[in-house]
This record gives sequence, C-alpha cells and structure tokens, in this order.
Amino acid sequence: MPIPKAELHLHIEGTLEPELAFTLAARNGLALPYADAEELRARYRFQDLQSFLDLYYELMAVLRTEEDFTDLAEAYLARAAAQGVRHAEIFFDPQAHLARGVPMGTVVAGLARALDRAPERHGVTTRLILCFLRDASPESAAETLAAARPYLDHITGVGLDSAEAGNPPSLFRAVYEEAARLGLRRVAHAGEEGPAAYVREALDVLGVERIDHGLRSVEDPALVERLVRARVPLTVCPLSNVRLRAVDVLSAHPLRAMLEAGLVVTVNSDDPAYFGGYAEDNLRAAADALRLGEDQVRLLARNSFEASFLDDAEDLRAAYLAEVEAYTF
Ligand code: HPA
Ligand SMILES: [Zn+2]
Repeated sequence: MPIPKAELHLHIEGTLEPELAFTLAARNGLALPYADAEELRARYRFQDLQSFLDLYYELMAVLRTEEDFTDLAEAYLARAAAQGVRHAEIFFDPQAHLARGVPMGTVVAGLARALDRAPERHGVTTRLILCFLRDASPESAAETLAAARPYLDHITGVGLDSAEAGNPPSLFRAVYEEAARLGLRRVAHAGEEGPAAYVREALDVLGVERIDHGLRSVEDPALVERLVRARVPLTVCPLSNVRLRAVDVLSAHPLRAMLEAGLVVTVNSDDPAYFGGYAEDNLRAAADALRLGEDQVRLLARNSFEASFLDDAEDLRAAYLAEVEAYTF
C-alpha cells in the first residue's frame, strides 16, 4: 500500500483519460478528430505549457452534462485512492465550461455528486477550488465568482491557472479581495513558467496561502528565505514539470534541494491523464530519480496534510498525520 497522502494540486479536467474522452464524446454525439484513444495519447508530447493547454481545452469540450462531471471525478477518485490519496483538494476551470454554454450549476453539481460520496466509496475526503483563467480578463474572473455565489457551500477556495507568462497575479487583485470577503481560501499558480516575481505578487497582492508549482522561487534566495520562514507550502508537480519542459529531466528537478532548503513542498500530479502519472507515480518517480530517503518521502506526505485546508476538521488531519507516522515502507 502506498504511503497516505493529500493531493493539493490536481485539475479535474486534467484527469480526463483518452478512453473516457471517447466515451463521453460518443454519449454527447460529438466527434473527436482522432481515430482512437491510442492516436490521441500519441499527441501527448508538449513543448511548453501553452502546447499542453491547447489540447487540454480542446479535449474538455466533451464534458457537457452533470453526469459527465460526475463520471470524470469518480474515475479520478478511484485512481487516487489506489495511489494512497486520502484527501484531495481539486481544482476546476468553470470559465472553460461556461464559454461552451455549460452552466456553473451543472459543473458544480456534477462534481459534488462524486465528491460527496467519496469518503464512503473510496475513503477519500475532498475540497473544491475554483480556478480563474489568468489568460481571460479580470472582469471575466469577477463574473465567474459571481456565478459561483449560489454554490459556495461546495467551494473552499479560489486559484489561478492557465497561461502564466505575461499574465501576472496583480491583474486579479480585486477578484481575490472579493473571494477573501466571501470567506474563501486563496491559492495561485506562480513560478511555473513565470518569474519568481510572480510568486512574490501572489503572496503580496493576492494574499495566497499556498503557491502552486513555485519552482522558479529557487532563482531568488531572499524569496526562498521568506517562504521557509513563513512556511508557505509549494505544491510541486514533478512529472508535469518534465512533460512541460520546466525542467530537462527528473534527475535535474530542484525538489530535493527545495526540501533541504526547508521549504514546505508537497508532491502532486497536476494533470495526471496528460503527464504520465497520478500522485504515487509522481512521488515514486521523484524519489527514485532524486534518491530521496524514506525520511524525505515521509516528510513530503506529512507536508501534504499540514498544507491542506483541513483547518475545519483538525481531528481528521490529526488522524491522517498519525497514519503517515505509522506507515512502514
Ligand atoms: O499545469 C498547469 N499550469 C497552468 N494551468 C493549468 N491548467 C491545467 N494545468 C495547468
Ligand atoms: Zn496546475
């Protein structure tokens, strides 16, 4: 059994496996411009973040009904549970669905149906995080948050994703202020392709509690010192970083150096259907390539629960942490 862990950086649309994409396309009377799942999978060679995003947005067009979103989340939760995930904080991209005429209520209700039964069915607890697309306008982000108002019982926080370079966090100051007023937790992707300065902006302007990726923080020693001192978690995604060429090869990934610098890093799968592995696959691959010791793997698992938004369920967090300490390799 893999070590118990929380997954804190996971885009539900990025769990759409080619086979399920074909199933949903057929169910909705849509045609995909690929002969079969194998031909589609052969397209999963990316030059950078944008080349991945192009396919990611194209393929998620098969998601149309509440049932589609339930089936998508159900498939992820089953796979995650098998990989030792006990708690998942799941991103979704409503603007990409709203743009296709799929209402917010359809997306949230569909996801919530799978998430609500996951503790019983899979032994996995969850939170839902609404992401704004940073390559759409701040006005569109504000409209999206307004559209989510009736569903905030299901939503724990907001995030910021999509094409990073040239779309700094500071553009989204107002909508993050509104999210804070609504009692939502705040995270943002920063320092994946964008500079360390975007990590600073996410902290200072958006008030985020965690940084998603944060890889390029290592270019700025004063920022690293600040992240260590304030114990700001970084949700690192090793296989994603290799596939999107943020790092050349896994053995050159800064994860080990980040851990040794005292950063609160966690290991996550980002878009596992596209990047070649789920949570435990990422942890194993990173541990092997970087020769992480058992103590370091246990620390990563501990970090994942400590960095989670389980502040409203401290007993549960304590129980998960106890499982991590009791785990034998
Ligand atoms: O890795 C990512 N980075 C930015 N946006 C995204 N949207 C899905 N996955 C990603
Ligand atoms: Zn991501």
